Amino acid sequence: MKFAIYQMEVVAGNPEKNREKVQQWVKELALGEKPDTIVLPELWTTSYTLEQLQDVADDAGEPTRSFLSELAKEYDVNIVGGSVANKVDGKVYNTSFVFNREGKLVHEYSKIHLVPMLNEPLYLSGGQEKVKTFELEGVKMGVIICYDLRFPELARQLALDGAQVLFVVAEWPTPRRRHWTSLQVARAIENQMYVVSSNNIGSLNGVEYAGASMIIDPWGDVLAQGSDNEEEILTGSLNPDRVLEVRKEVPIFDSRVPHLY
Ligand SMILES: NC(=O)CCC(=O)C(=O)O
Repeated sequence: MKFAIYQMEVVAGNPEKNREKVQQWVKELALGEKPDTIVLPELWTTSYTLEQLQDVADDAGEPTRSFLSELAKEYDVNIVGGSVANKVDGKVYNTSFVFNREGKLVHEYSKIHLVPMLNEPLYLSGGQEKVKTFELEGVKMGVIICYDLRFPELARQLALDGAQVLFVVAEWPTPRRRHWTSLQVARAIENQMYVVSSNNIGSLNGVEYAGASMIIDPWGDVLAQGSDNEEEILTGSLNPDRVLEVRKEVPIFDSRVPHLY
């Protein structure tokens, strides 16, 4: 499976412009790289325009769901749709949608852990659903959103449920860039899974975003890493046999003794 990650500079508070950017990007990819799966970052329609979210958020996933579904079908590509502000019954969630090449919604997840350092709890509601895996092209995967990366039990649960790939969609600030890169490598090593991430670049209200989107293999080797401040496309591919090889070589899932901790 070939991936393409959009390390994007989001136009703050302008969903229409950001949809245009994504549409243009996918069109160009279809002519060149022809990836199987594309990955977008966190809050890619609005960025952290928290005070405007009631106005610029989606309404029960629309129009993002229809937009991504059409894009997936038109360009024959799976889409891990980053996340968007999504208003449901008056509450705004930070929600990720995943579509397969047929344009079918295969997964929906709302960010569980809200970030105090970015005032998320004042404007957003945390997802209440238990995490689940999904499948694309026969491979089990999971998606988490940015701050969720700091909670190893979330990624571990997805690994225990069979995920071989963990997507991390993010808008992670530069002052904590080392945490961002180190924790991704840690999640890959401790769960022996691929970690594939998309982070924003650019800045808003004095907060700069760190880029450094990554593709990490189940041994913890970094296969690709984005720059800190350029819009760019990262590409790489996944070999599910590599997960099995690493899990055979260092069999942590057989060695766990969970009833003692
Ligand atoms: N958008 C986020 O969730 C940022 C997370 C963050 O800043 C951190 O964990 O540090």
